[in-house]
Amino acid sequence: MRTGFPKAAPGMRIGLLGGSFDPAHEGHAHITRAALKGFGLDRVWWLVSPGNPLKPEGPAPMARRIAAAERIMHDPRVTITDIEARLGTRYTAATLGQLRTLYPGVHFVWLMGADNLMTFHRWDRWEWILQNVPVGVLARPGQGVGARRSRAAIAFARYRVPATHSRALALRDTPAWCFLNVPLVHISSSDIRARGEW
Ligand SMILES: Nc1ncnc2c1ncn2[C@@H]1O[C@H](COP(=O)(O)OP(=O)(O)OP(=O)(O)O)[C@@H](O)[C@H]1O
Ligand SMILES: O=C(O)c1ccc[n+]([C@@H]2O[C@H](COP(=O)([O-])O)[C@@H](O)[C@H]2O)c1
Repeated sequence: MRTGFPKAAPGMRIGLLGGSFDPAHEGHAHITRAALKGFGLDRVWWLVSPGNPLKPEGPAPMARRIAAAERIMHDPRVTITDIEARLGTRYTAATLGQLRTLYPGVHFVWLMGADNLMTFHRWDRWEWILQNVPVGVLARPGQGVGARRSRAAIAFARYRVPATHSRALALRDTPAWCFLNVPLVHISSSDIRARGEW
């Protein structure tokens, strides 16, 4: 699935799921399927991060994380890529800026679990992200209320797209973000690591 810089035609709607994927698990696969359907996406790219700038410890080697992700996610609409390492970016705003230049006419949507909405205001240029790229948030166990009350959710409350209009999120003028209430999957990479299964 990993093919250097993934191909994309103008007009495509592509969801970007950034993550450490240390390791990838069924929760990632589940929200990816939900996002494809719920946000009306043609593709999802898993951006396997060189390292979350807010996490003090680096993840497992990229090749190992990519191989594990490929074992979990088998869908021709999903591409697993180390594009951030290739671009030399690790901040999401920088990645999105470069992707918009590299793929003119592609409608990107930034995807994330609700836990990341809670801490989103600590991300580099987080307001720029919301002002320039539609954001799709997927429910995550234990994060629903907190995410809706988060600083980013409150600051951009009037740009929230109702779930009834989620399927056109990629085509909306920005700012636009949408919270999708998907069935909850109780799994995390930290749990897998804590059990010594990675
Ligand atoms: N079970 C899940 N339900 C909803 N979203 C999830 C789930 N697992 C991961 N995500 C989302 O997928 C993206 C990538 O997650 P990540 O690779 O950090 O996995 P993680 O399980 O959250 O890892 P860790 O436990 O190490 O923090 C994030 O936006 C995260 O919110
Ligand atoms: O850009 C930032 O400041 C920033 C801060 C924290 C996390 N991120 C991104 O959020 C995504 C999820 O990170 P993680 O480690 O929770 O899987 C991943 O793509 C990170 O690069 C980005």
